[in-house]
Amino acid sequence: MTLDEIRKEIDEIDIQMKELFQRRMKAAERVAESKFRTKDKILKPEREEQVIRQLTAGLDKELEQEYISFVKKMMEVSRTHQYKKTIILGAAFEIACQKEELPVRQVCYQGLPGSYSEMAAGSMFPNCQYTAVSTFEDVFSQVSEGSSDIGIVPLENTTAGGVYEVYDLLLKYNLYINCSDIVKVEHCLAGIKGASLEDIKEVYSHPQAILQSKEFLKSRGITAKVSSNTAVAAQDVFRENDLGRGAICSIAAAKRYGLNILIEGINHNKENATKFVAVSKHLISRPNHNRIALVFACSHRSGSLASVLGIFGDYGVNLTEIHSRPDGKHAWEYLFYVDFTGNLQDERMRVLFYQLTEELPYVKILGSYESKQ
Ligand SMILES: C=C(O[C@@H]1C=C(C(=O)O)C=C[C@H]1O)C(=O)O
Repeated sequence: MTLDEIRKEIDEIDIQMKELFQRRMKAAERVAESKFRTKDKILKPEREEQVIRQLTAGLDKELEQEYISFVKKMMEVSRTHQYKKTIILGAAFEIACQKEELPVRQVCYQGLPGSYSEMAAGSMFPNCQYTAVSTFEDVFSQVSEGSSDIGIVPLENTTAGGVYEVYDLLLKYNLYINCSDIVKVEHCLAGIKGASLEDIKEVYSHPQAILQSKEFLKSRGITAKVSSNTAVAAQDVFRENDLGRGAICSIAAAKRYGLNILIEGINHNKENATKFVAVSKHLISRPNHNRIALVFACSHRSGSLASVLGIFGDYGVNLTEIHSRPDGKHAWEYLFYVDFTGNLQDERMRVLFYQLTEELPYVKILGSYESKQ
């Protein structure tokens, strides 16, 4: 047989399978109608196991794994179709979100004026009243108590990775991401007046800034001490007034706290940037939003994460980020944080969340925002 002849055979098989696929989907629709009437669940794991058992009986062993994957995917798509159908029939499933932006007056961030968080706050919410607090948790509690409308926190850096404390706080305080901004991060090394680069033996900075500058520090044999924030580090260096102490901070922070800039651009990754987000007590969806943030748990068995990610694929959304965190309750079990393309007002997203809510042990929308990337 020539390649063309084999392909002709494949085309004929595909046409037969297309017919059968349509028949199977129509049958699944009737199942969905029945389940809608009886308020039954769409997902029936025992039935799916039975289908797999029946179909693999007597199958060529060499094809078993591939065939099981094929059947599982077919049933996943069948469920997606059933969720869509039951939503059309009127299944009571809504995403509770507000459609209108709320007025923002008070904005809170961690650090001090001159910090990268302050820059993000000013760029996302200009002309507001800003409050600087000491810790990320203080930002969350201020917003949660209502003393600030919005809190600004970093979520991820292109060099140092995720700021995982913030992921945990989002859940602890039940706040939502409304807005995001990427701030280009360029660190300088700053010292007190009269200090030269050669004098600096020890630097203060935030752990992320230390990581981002670790190659520079190593090459000069400078040791690092952790501060809560880069601007706090600059202020401490000024107060301690020691020629051998420096701060890794922004140029703005160095100037603000009366330090001299000894060298600029000490971060080794020249694409160094941090994603900041604005959090509030409200899940808000606007027509310009093109990202949704979500956290979920999946069952602790092989293939379950791949199958959840497959569901996202079935709805045609692109995952733009995925992070995992220990769930804090069971050893070696995780929560998965994902960001993906989409708008909460899109009907398809309602079906997607309906399916995820029904099929996963835990799922929560963490935010909706516009990304310029
Ligand atoms: C079609 C059904 O709904 C779902 C999809 C299945 C399938 O496509 O075979 C099987 C079980 C359910 O998870 C059903 O309950 O029979």
